[in-house]
Amino acid sequence: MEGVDHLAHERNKSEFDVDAMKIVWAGSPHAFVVSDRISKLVASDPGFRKDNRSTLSRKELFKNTLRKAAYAWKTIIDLHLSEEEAAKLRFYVDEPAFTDVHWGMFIPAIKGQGTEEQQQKWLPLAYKMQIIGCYAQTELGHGSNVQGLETTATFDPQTDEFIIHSPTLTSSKWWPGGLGKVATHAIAYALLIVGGREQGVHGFIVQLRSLEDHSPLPGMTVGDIGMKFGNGAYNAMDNGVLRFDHVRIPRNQMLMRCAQYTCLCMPSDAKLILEPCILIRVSQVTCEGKYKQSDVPRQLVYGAMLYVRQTIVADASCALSRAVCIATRYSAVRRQFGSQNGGPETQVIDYKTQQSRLFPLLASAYAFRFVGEWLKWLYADVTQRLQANDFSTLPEAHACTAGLKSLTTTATADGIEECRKLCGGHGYLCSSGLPELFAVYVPACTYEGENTVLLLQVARFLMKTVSQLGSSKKPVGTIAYMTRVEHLMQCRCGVQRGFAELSADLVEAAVAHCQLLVVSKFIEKLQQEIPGKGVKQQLEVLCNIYALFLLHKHQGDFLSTGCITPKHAALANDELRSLYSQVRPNAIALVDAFNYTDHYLGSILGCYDGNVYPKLYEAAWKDPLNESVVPDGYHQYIRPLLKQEIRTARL
Ligand SMILES: CCCCCCCCCCCCCCCCCCCC(=O)SCCNC(=O)CCNC(=O)[C@H](O)C(C)(C)COP(=O)(O)OP(=O)(O)OC[C@H]1O[C@@H](n2cnc3c(N)ncnc32)[C@H](O)[C@@H]1OP(=O)(O)O
Ligand SMILES: Cc1cc2nc3c(=O)[nH]c(=O)nc-3n(C[C@H](O)[C@H](O)[C@H](O)COP(=O)(O)OP(=O)(O)OC[C@H]3O[C@@H](n4cnc5c(N)ncnc54)[C@H](O)[C@@H]3O)c2cc1C
Repeated sequence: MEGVDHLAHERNKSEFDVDAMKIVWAGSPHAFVVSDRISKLVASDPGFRKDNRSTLSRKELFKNTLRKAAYAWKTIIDLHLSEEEAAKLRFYVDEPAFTDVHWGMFIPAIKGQGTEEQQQKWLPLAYKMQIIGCYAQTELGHGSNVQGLETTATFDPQTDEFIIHSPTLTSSKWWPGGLGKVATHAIAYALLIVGGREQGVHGFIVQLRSLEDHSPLPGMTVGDIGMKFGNGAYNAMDNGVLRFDHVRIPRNQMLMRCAQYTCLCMPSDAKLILEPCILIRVSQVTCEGKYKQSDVPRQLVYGAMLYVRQTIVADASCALSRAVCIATRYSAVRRQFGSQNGGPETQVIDYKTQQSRLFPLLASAYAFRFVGEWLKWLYADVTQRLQANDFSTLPEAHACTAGLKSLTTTATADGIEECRKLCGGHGYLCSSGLPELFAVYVPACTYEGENTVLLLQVARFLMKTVSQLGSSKKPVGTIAYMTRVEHLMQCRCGVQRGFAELSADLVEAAVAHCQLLVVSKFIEKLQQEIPGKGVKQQLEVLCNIYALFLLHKHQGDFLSTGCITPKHAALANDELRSLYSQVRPNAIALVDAFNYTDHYLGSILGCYDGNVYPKLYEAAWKDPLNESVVPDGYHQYIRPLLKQEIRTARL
């Protein structure tokens, strides 16, 4: 029944002001208005259609993505969209593309690491997309270990050039998005060699392809690395391989600014602010072949990663909320068992088991939203401090971005898969939207820092802090709590022993620290004024679910360390069940508050009106396999089988 809202009875049950919650979710009234307008603009434009994506071959998918990227760019220009609106457009178009890395990594790297002259030369070209950039750091042999990169950049004082070279097979650049077929330029990371001495890994702007006919420039062997997991939309991305054969670039194409902190922040009113970069100190190679070392921490060279990790945390709540929206709506539509006197069967959302799997994910989506907001603030704060040559909070900012990137992406990837299972068999259909969402999302656990490797960074930071407890250096900010933990105060002498040996346990400690951050930022959010009838109460319920679910899941740790008693554990579990009952009437409204269009959700199971079955039925007939009643191959393979002619058939 077209036009009927099958979830209306659910919406009528809700006990809070959904429109006010939409504003909390968006971050501000302004952010909501922009997001709402752009999402509808994309949804209503057939140029951004995506429902046919799963049936396209890789080549068709790739070309279709090129078309969409060009069309999106035309839309941005024709409608004079602001940067904030353009970023929203990209979000709602919902197609991984070379443009993500161009805007998300290539431009920030030049803004952060480039000198004034380099920025003046390259940024206008990049902003107008007259050049298209990628971020070529990872190699076939090394990704996590950035210091282990093998590509070399050897300075030649005779010609005032660098010679970029891939000395081994394993030094081939491998993975950069956009590199395979599209990018004209790369920020390539290479080991700098000046006067025969190695000077660490630096970034270089390298032109890859002709701006006339797109052919690779001399000395470049470049191509795509092949199909990726899931046969889905991420295959629209041309992750590439690149080998340099003594490629020469001018000296002024080494990124010579040591720090790469770009103040690109989205404050709570979600106005995208692109501030000028912060000039910290330049590390240079002079024309005489002298390397001038910067006197600021060398870690600043990792600044672009700090920035992108923070954006990935903000993005996790989007992906998780999308999956949760689909699973929640479908759980309210789906009925199994429990019919009384011929009445309707039970909605699966009413089963306590379904609630205990679904509602913690709903709570996580909100929790990640708020911790993402806070992380943006933290990033802006560390950026300001660096501007004033205050490096004191850099280790904390690194630990927070690395740890929260790891925690939120792992939980989101696992959560999307759980949502697929919560939708039973139909969740496995591409038309549920969940398989593709998972396939596109799951590499976030690996790129921009493999999640375990990042947790080891957090563990290292925590151990350093513990070893300093009791000294005059008091932990502040997110680690201030450590002085209140008696056990830590006592064990501080022993922490330097066997980091590698204890690393598996230390990674668990790092996760616990990050969970504490998520919970405490949710609580801080609730201490703010939150307008709208019943909105704050709903968020309190979700916050309690998030915290108590963690306590329940890890009750073994809490019990074995004496933090809680078995009675506490039982009480927490009782309370959790009661909280699920409180969420139940509000569940549909809580996912409506994400304000996702059916176009963005891309899911028959999650459609707003809940009219699932006719849509599933209709979609099945659109599958290319149903174009003919008798399939291709019948005469060749099926008929001979049926007629027992298989031994004589030409297979
Ligand atoms: C018109 C407008 C349109 C707008 C459209 C907008 C679209 C935008 C879309 C945006 C989307 C963004 C796109 C995302 C797509 C992502 C694609 C993926 C890209 C990539 O994957 S790029 C490659 C990323 N690679 C990595 O992350 C590598 C991971 N490895 C490392 O980070 C380091 O090597 C590692 C593991 C930290 C080890 O470093 P290393 O120095 O070798 O070893 P140490 O452990 O000794 O560390 C030394 C010291 O440094 C500290 N440290 C390390 N990292 C940092 C850091 N980042 N910041 C600060 N400090 C750091 C570390 O703690 C140590 O400190 P000590 O004090 O203990 O010495
Ligand atoms: C879809 C996608 C897009 C990407 N885009 C880009 C891009 O645009 N540009 C770019 O430069 N790169 C890109 N990458 C590469 C990405 O950044 C790397 O794959 C990532 O940093 C992980 O590095 P790795 O592959 O070397 O993993 P590895 O480090 O080899 O990890 C393998 C295993 O070893 C473990 N391990 C590694 N080191 C340690 C350690 N010290 N202690 C304990 N365990 C360890 C890890 O936990 C993991 O389980 C992309 C990758 C993907 C999947």
